[in-house]
Amino acid sequence: MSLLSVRGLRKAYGALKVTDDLDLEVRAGELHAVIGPNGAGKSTLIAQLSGQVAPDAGSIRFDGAEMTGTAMPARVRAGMSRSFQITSILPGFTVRENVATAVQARVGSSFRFLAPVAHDADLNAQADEALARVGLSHRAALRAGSLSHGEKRALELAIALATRPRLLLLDEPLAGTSGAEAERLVRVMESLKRQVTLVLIEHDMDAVFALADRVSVLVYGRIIATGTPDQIRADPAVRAAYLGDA
Ligand SMILES: Nc1ncnc2c1ncn2[C@@H]1O[C@H](COP(=O)(O)OP(=O)(O)OP(=O)(O)O)[C@@H](O)[C@H]1O
Repeated sequence: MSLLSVRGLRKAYGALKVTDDLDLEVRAGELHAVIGPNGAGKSTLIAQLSGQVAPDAGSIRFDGAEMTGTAMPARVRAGMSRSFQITSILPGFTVRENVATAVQARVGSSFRFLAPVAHDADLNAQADEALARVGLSHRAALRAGSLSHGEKRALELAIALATRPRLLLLDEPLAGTSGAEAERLVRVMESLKRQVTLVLIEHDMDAVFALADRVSVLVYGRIIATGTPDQIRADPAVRAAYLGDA
């Protein structure tokens, strides 16, 4: 059963069809990677799924509910959350404050009924739970600016997890990392599998093929193939359009 169902999604910038009649089914519990060449429209897809960019046409259904016209906070409350880039981290605030502030900003009004003390306690509890899931508990009280690059990427994951999503949208979580840092983040994603449904955009093919249950290949705004990593590796159209060049 699909947790996320995308049908006929379209987005153009001028004459450029960045999302061109795109269909995508993400099953509950799977890690579904979306790969494709530079400029294929992967980030624009994530932006439409998360509610930052409005599609021109098509539908996005989450757990059976129509999300297409809803704004980002409503999607977060429904259980859809995306990771943001390091630029959204506040370097002068602690790691825990970064997570708590982001939860407050994203979930918004649903916390307003709580008394201030309960509010703070609940936000901090949510922040600490998320930091534990990405292995950053020991950094909670440090300023975010003092974290290594890989730790900042883990903090982005914690921020997205802190809203307790059922579907987590990850846009290049390994970007700028390598070696032990990248391996650590792959292990974090591995540990999230089955707990949360994941849509992963990632250029690191070793990580994608190690982590994904299924892979969709996006080329010129369209999904040209969806399958298991083995099916995708063996698909002649995929090899011709993309993997053969990689
Ligand atoms: N706001 C915008 N206005 C105009 N063109 C845009 C806009 N956003 C994206 N594009 C264009 O849409 C195309 C797809 O961009 P997108 O960032 O979604 O691709 P991508 O697959 O994520 O690429 P990469 O792998 O390089 O990150 C690119 O040609 C890009 O220049």
